Amino acid sequence: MNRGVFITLEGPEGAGKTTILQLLGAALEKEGHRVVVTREPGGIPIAEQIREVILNKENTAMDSRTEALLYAAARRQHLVERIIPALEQGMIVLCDRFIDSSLAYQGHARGLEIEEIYSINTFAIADVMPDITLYFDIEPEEGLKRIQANNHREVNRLDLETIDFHKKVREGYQLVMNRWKERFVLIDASQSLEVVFEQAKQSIVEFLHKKG
Ligand SMILES: Nc1ncnc2c1ncn2[C@@H]1O[C@H](COP(=O)(O)OP(=O)(O)OP(=O)(O)O)[C@@H](O)[C@H]1O
Ligand SMILES: Cc1cn([C@H]2C[C@H](O)[C@@H](COP(=O)(O)O)O2)c(=O)[nH]c1=O
Repeated sequence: MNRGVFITLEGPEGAGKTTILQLLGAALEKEGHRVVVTREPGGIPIAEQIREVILNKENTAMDSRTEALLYAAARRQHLVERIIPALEQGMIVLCDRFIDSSLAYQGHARGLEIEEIYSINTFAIADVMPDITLYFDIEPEEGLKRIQANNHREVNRLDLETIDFHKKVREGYQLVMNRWKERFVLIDASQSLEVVFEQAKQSIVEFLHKKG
């Protein structure tokens, strides 16, 4: 059986990744694809427990390297339990955030260096990298405004970082996109939900078509 397709969605807070992910999952299933929709950190019980520790607002003492290692540990377990088995069954995996979040947030915004974070993550993921990554670009102020307007979303420890931190996250994503150009698709997430969804879907359709 052919290996499946690993698709990740990335971007700053409030860019619309989670909303688009659900729409893409439903649209691809409707077209007959077998799809797994999942997220990081989390997606399976052990990784969801690690998520609780990382994002808990009370954990203000968390050291940046501890944070980076916890994200990598959650990623390892999620990959082994959920992503790799689905890919081996030929499924499409749609994942809300993956290694690029660690590179942008911990590598650049926390100042731990993108190459260092890539190195600890290669231990976690071995050679399993996304086939295609949709990057939803938005001004941090705009994304944070969207989150604040969403009463159903709980504010987490990372949301409470300064606006300068969130600006560095966006800058980090730009560096990461330049480094791994071949797998990135840039989408302007400030457009309407309908337009953003159509562009995201079209990118995946084109990718699947090219892959054959
Ligand atoms: N294109 C859009 N235009 C206006 N509002 C949007 C758009 N996309 C998403 N939203 C709204 O913005 C809020 C944040 O969206 P969503 O949770 O999907 O973002 P996210 O990128 O997953 O955020 P985070 O990574 O911080 O969890 C939601 O209330 C959602 O309905
Ligand atoms: C995978 C990953 C995530 N983060 C940050 C990004 C967000 O602030 C939170 C996750 O919350 P979301 O509502 O699910 O987007 O965690 C990170 O800093 N590093 C990572 O590797």
